[in-house]
Amino acid sequence: MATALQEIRQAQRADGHAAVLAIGTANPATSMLQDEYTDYYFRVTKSEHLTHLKHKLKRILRTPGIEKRFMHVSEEILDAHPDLIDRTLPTLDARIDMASAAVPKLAASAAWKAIVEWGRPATDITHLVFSTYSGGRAPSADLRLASLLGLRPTVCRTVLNLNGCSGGGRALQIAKELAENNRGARVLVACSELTLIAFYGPQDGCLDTIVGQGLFGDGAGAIVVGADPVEDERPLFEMAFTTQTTIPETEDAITMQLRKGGLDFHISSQVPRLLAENIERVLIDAFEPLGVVANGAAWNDLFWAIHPGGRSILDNIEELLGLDAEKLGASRQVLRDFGNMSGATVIFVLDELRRRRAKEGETAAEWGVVMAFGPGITIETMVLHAATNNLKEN
Ligand SMILES: CC(C)(COP(=O)(O)OP(=O)(O)OC[C@H]1O[C@@H](n2cnc3c(N)ncnc32)[C@H](O)[C@@H]1OP(=O)(O)O)[C@@H](O)C(=O)NCCC(=O)NCCSC(=O)CC(=O)O
Repeated sequence: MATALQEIRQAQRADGHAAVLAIGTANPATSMLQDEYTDYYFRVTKSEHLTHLKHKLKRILRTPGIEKRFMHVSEEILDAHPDLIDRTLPTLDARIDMASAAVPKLAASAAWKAIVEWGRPATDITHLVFSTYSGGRAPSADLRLASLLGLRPTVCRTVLNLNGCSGGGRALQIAKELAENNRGARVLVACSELTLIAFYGPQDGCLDTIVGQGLFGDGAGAIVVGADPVEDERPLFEMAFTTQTTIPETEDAITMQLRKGGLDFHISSQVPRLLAENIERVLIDAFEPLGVVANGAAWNDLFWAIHPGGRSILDNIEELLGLDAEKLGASRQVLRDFGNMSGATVIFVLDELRRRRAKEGETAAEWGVVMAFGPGITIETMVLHAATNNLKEN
């Protein structure tokens, strides 16, 4: 009897590690250059009189790091919903109504790209892991996404809500577990983040709004994950090991809360320092059990997909670990071209990374790491092994 159970268990599980099989990304149609954003933001929110806040946003935007961001909230939307500008007005219903339509639509654009690259029918997807901070309704945007993609009615859905910028990292970790524990499973990870849930005009005493206006953009990313690739599937990165670490006593450092006026968030100015103080320990804990990287001397031997939460986060990590300038190149490029798109950002970084690796060819690093940071402060870490396949141009 015990043997039979053991055999069933073995037959149910995959033989190999889960792998990233395809990646897709998408953004809203409207983009904004950082140089032009301050004037635009203060004009459309009718806040020109708040000159000290305008100067503050200008100072933040002057920092090299982000050049362009994509946004769902347009002048037309603000003309139709002027209440969105005032955080004290009860606009949550209107925001959730808009997000319920737009979040799955953007996710579907990214997911279609991933599915087309994967090369199999959408109905072969067995599991969906969906992450967003821009929702507030059940059934959630994942069900709408499943319907837009024509996924099978037996697809197993999991929703991560308000995981913030670590949502993409967590979703990938869940996908790995699902793929390795269910033989033949093909997991679609989708993260779709729209700032419309938290878009406000500037207000005295709300510096978070100004910092957020300087950093955050809209985007969606999707990844197909599966183990034991079959013919025509082309693994990009094998998922070797994962950890989640919460930095003690940092519950108040990054927070989000739905209120009648939308999503209120707080980002402590201590976040870059707190991450820098903890990151090396987390990396050692992730790599040492594998025997891949014995000590910090080898950090430059890895490829890196770090969530670019802000330029100073990347600068601190680069300096602390003594990384060569190009090591965080994919993270910096995504930050430059799209800003911080919360949970979706690491998917954009992986997409950029695979393009860069294709150019590097045989010299590209074999082992690498994905790190995403969110409320907690939570650090999601995944050790990756490059499939030889990802050295080919797509
Ligand atoms: C915002 C920055 C790009 C600005 O960089 P600068 O080089 O211009 O210089 P700086 O750091 O001195 O900041 C410029 C001005 O902004 C202020 N400032 C900076 N960070 C702030 C914060 N979190 N809250 C309030 N004010 C802040 C500074 O005090 C300063 O004010 P003054 O000019 O008056 O002196 C950088 O500080 C940065 O990258 N910070 C990290 C952002 C971050 O934590 N991202 C994680 C987001 S959360 C995330 O990714 C996960 C999630 O959401 O779940």
